[in-house]
Amino acid sequence: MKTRGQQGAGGRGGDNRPGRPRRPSRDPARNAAYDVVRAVDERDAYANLLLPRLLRERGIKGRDAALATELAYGTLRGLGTYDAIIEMCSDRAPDPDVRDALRIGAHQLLRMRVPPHAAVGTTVDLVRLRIGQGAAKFVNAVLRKIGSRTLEEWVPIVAPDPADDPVGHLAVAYGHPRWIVSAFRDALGSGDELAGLLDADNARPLVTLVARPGRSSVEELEDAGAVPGRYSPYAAYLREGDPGQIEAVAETRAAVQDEASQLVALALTRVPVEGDGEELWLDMCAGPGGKAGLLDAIATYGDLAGLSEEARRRAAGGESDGAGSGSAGAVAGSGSGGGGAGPGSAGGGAAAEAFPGGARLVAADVQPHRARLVWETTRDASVVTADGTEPAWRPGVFDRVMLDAPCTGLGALRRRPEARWRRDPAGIAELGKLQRRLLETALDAVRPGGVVAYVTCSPHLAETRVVVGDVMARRKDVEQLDARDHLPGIEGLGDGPHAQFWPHRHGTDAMFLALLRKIR
Ligand SMILES: C[S@@+](CC[C@H](N)C(=O)[O-])C[C@H]1O[C@@H](n2cnc3c(N)ncnc32)[C@H](O)[C@@H]1O
Repeated sequence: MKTRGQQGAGGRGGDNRPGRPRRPSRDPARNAAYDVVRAVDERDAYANLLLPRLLRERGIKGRDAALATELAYGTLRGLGTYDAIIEMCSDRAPDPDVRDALRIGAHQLLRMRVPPHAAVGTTVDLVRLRIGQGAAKFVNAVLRKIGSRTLEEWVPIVAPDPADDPVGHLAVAYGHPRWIVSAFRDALGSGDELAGLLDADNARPLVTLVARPGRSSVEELEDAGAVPGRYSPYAAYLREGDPGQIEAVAETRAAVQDEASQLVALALTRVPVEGDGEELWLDMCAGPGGKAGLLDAIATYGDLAGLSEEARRRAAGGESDGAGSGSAGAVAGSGSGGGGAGPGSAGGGAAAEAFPGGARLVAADVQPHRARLVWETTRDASVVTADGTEPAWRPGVFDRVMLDAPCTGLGALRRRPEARWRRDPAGIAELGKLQRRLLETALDAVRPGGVVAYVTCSPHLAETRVVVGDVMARRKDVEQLDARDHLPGIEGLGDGPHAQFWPHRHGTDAMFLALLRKIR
């Protein structure tokens, strides 16, 4: 097997001869970040899975862990911008391992407050250690050129003129593939907010937790250092620390869940459906179980934050048929205040539509390992491995159906730093066919008077409005509700009847919701 030194990429005068032990690293954060960026580039690794593992294995903590995270994730987000600048400053195309080091150096020079001599010096040291002396000289020269200008000065040099090509300009300036910038512009309806959206995509998202009602409470999460969320009565933001260390999270009574993801699930439970008695709900694409975890808790204990004091007391006193109404009593009140959700909270005050508990959730996923994750995170749901396009259930039996459809995930680019460079627009047509089929079977699964939530974590029109419009055009048994009516107090969701969340407006993922009622 060839060593790196023999391969040429790092062998330009390198000293990594076979058999010679590698010198110990003195910069664990930068080495970890480099390993992540390399692994993503070389073997399509997932940064958000690999980095935490490396930090754990290498005992990297505190400020070093924060630095490694910023270096790895920030570099991966900004690849498009950095590559354009690196190309401008290099007299030859760098080998991939050298290019990855240059990208990390460029990120420190252009987007972090690392002093230029430290950004260049530490990157050159890393290259000398990991690749070789020749590569280190090359990197030194290129980074010095990059550091001679600020990002604001580089953008007009490397990006197309905004007057001729506004989308191309923003793509380079904000490090997004052009097709994604176009898709966002189409979904926003104009280019006015585009820069703000792309900028929000480049920022590290807050860790948002959900206190699953009846199982945990926002107060419990506050005691663990979180602060109440802005919109969801069950949300709390964790500004620092490892969510996995919070007892309620470790016990799956609470979980990490984006606030919009909570709100679309909550909205489905708040649409009035006709008829009394025990309800049966379906989460058709449930894995890994974020929405199923919340739906399961609400189905069992009720939407405690939205219920009046009296209704909560009734649920706690066992008047509801809910499987968990007795246990709800143990925590009723704790989940009750809606966690002090701020003004505009979708759960603020008692909602006439708030679900009182006593339903049962069936949660399905086509992939067995993802169905298993759902089983691990829910308590009372029936979990099945099933293909939603070939239903394992009888038609017309469910009162509420959540279809959180497989999609491109363009609405969650903040969370998966490299994802934007991996997505392929060619896949959208295939996904669209699956989304339409799943929406058809979701509508078949719901009973007349019942409701389906069609949700995507993507604002791409071909996955959102176009899918809903096509399916609606084929069916006479469905009416579309105004989803915004079930998200009270939240501005900026669009002109309806769909609701579209946005990172730059709401601080959430760009989640899409359509609510469809079966009318006969
Ligand atoms: C967007 S994810 C769902 C996320 C989940 N609702 C949550 O909140 O954690 C889409 C899921 O659909 C599943 N899926 C894809 N095709 C499916 C099908 N034909 N039937 C059922 N599930 C499917 C995928 O395995 C994936 O877990």
